[in-house]
Amino acid sequence: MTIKPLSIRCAQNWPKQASKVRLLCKRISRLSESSLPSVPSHKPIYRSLPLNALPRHLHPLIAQAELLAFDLDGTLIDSVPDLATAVDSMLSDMGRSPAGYDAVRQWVGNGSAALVKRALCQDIRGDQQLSDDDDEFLNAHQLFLQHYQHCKGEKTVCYEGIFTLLDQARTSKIPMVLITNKPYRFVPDILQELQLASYFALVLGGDSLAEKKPSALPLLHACQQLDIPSEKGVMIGDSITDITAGKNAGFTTIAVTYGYDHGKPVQECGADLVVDSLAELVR
Ligand SMILES: O=C(O)COP(=O)(O)O
Repeated sequence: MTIKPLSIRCAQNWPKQASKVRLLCKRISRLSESSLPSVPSHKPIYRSLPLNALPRHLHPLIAQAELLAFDLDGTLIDSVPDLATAVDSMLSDMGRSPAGYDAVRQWVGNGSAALVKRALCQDIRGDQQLSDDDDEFLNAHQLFLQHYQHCKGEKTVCYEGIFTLLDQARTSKIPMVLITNKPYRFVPDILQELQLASYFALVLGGDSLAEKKPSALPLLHACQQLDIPSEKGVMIGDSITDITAGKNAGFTTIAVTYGYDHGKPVQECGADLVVDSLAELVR
C-alpha cells in the first residue's frame, strides 16, 4: 500500500474543502449581520478595553520628578516573615526566647545591626544601648546574617500596587534607584527573584557607602551618579528613616502607610504626601 504525502492529499481534497468553508463563512456572516445592531459605517465600535490599555497619568509630584528613589523593606517588599524567622533562629541559637513577628516588624528599617541590637535588648532603643564592638552583639549579628542568607527570601513578597507605579514610571522614562538599609549582599537576589531588578538604574545597600539613611548621603550619591539635581528627586518610603533622608537631601517625600514605621506613625513624619498604595500615584 502506498501512503500519499499529506500535501498531495490536501491539494486533492481542496476544492471540496474550500466549498464547505465558503458555505460556512456565508452562514456565519448572515448570522452575525442579523444578530448585531446596525451601526453607521463611519462610527467606530468601542469595546471594553483592559485597564492597562487606557491612557494613564502620574500624580503631579511624580510626573515632575527626574529621579524616583525607593526604599525596599516595607515599601516595595514585605520581608518581615523572613527577617522574623532569622531573628528568632538567632535568638534560639543563643538560648533566648523568640521575639516574634510583631516585635520584629517594629525593629526593621535601620539595617541589620540595629535590628539585631533591638532583638537582643527586646527594645526599639536597643540600637543605642549596645556598642558595635560588644561581643554578644558581634556573635548574634553573624548568626543573624547566616540565618537570613539561609531563608533565601522564601516568604518575602511584593506589595500590591507597586508594579502599577514602577511600570508607569518606566514608560514615562523617569530614572529609578533603590536605596535600602539592608546589607547589599542580600539585595540583588531578592530583586531578581521578585522581578524588580530591571527597574533600577542604581541599587545601594546600607553598607554600600560610609553612611546610610537617614543620612542624605545615599540619595545625594544617586543624584551625582545620574547627574540629576537633588530638588528634582522624590524619595518614597515607609518610615521616618526614609522621610528624614529625603528631607535631608532636599527631595520631595512620599510616605506609604502599609509598611514598618518603627512605632512612629508615618503620617506624623512630615512627608509631602502620604498614600495607602503606590497605585494611588497613577490614575
Ligand atoms: O533595615 C533593613 O534591613 C531594611 O531597610 P529598608 O527599609 O531601608 O529597606
